[in-house]
Amino acid sequence: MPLVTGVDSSTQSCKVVVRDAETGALVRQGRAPHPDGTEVDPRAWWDALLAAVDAAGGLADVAAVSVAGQQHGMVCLDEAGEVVRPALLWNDTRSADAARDLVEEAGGDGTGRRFWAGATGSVPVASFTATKLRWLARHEPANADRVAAVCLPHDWLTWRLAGAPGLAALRTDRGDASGTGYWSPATGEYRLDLLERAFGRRLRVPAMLGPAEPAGVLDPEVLGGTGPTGVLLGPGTGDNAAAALGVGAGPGDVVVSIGTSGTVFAVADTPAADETGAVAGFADATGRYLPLVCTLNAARVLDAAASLLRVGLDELAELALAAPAGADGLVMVPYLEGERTPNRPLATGSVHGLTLHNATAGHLARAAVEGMLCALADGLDALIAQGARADRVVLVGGGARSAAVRRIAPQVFGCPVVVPPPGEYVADGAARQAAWIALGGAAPPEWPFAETREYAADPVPAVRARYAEARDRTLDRAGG
Ligand SMILES: Nc1ncnc2c1ncn2[C@@H]1O[C@H](COP(=O)(O)OP(=O)(O)O)[C@@H](O)[C@H]1O
Ligand SMILES: O=C(CO)[C@@H](O)[C@H](O)COP(=O)(O)O
Repeated sequence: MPLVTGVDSSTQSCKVVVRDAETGALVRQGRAPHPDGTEVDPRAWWDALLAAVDAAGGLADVAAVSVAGQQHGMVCLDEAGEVVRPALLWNDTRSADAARDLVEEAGGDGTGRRFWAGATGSVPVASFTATKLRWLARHEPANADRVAAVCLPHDWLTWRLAGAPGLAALRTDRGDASGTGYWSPATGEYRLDLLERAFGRRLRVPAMLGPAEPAGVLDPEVLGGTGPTGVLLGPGTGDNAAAALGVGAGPGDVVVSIGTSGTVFAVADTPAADETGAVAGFADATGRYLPLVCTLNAARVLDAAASLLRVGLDELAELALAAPAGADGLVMVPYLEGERTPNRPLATGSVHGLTLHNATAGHLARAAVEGMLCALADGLDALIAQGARADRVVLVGGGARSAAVRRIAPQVFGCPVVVPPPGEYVADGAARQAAWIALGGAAPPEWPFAETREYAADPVPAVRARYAEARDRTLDRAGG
């Protein structure tokens, strides 16, 4: 049985799974942490990838490897292929002004938003690579002058696995390219005119691969000179497109991922172009589309609430579940890292409706879970407004391990929520892509998907109504 490897190089860590290409059975896995922060030297991702591969028993016996990665991050390379400066990540908001300018330069009164949604499927916000290029050109001209090529985290890691064989060998895929701001899912073409508009000149970008087109072969030297030969490299993709492959999202499924980011997405047959900017009109990893809403504040809201209350995550969940729905009027608006949807990069979090009665740890824990979920429920509404069907929500990501999130989610989302067993669904999706590469065929292999557990509850609309009252009443970052 051929084995395949899937990698998830995500914000907080690198996760590696090795699966049987034909049956999808998990054979072994490993992980390694990433550094904190919203700007990271890509070489730290490479070191983590090597450590996670090692922890997963190496690549000596695998037929193919695919890398999925956090989207949007700006990896700039010079003519020699060296990294010019640390990558700015998807959750780095310093390019908010650049995003605003790029939209305004394309026209006022909504013209600019319409232009970008029509040209690239999305209205750029600070997360998008194009805005980071504009920031670099404005704020670090010496670094900008050195840049010869720009690529995304998963493009760079795949290229390193191939032995970094020159800039001409950089490859990407539709799923991740659709988050750059200079590639159109609707036409399948780069918009290098928009890259030039952002950066001031054109740069080399990775060549586009089809969903099952290999990016090359693993260079045996990169694993210490004793690596295997003939291991195929998949095109890889963005982490959300990989998660869609990993959970086998079908018609009527909306996937909600609660990781560092909160994402709400569905696989679609036609491209989206939401000029409000709430829904990003991404592509998926199979040749279709992936309309997606992303928030900057998800699992870390729970981390922060747990740390504030000096409890662990399991105790936080117990506290939240013991408190009443709606937390007796206590609302947390969770914009701890600023926010992307809605586009409020300078916003901060806030707590509203505090009384002597609800000033308890349990109420605050409940408000944190509900606030984080309400922001995602707003995203679900936006996705439905773009034509998605939500028969059920498939909940994944580290935050889905919280019993409180699983039980409160159906009350807030107003539809059944199914939760697959805890797992690494992004890495699994990458492994499924690698299996497609290894086995060939018109579609990824049909792996049996894990039994899901369903959580149903009566919707509690009052929770969302109260959140909607509080949502826009926040302070901006001090000094921002
Ligand atoms: N039992 C739990 N309850 C709540 N959050 C959890 C739990 N287990 C893990 N997490 C959170 O999940 C997050 C990591 O999720 P993950 O999907 O791996 O993120 P990313 O892919 O963005 O790196 C961390 O912030 C972690 O605290
Ligand atoms: O920016 C987006 C999607 O547009 C994020 O979803 C990133 O892709 C990071 O994902 P995680 O590391 O949180 O999984």
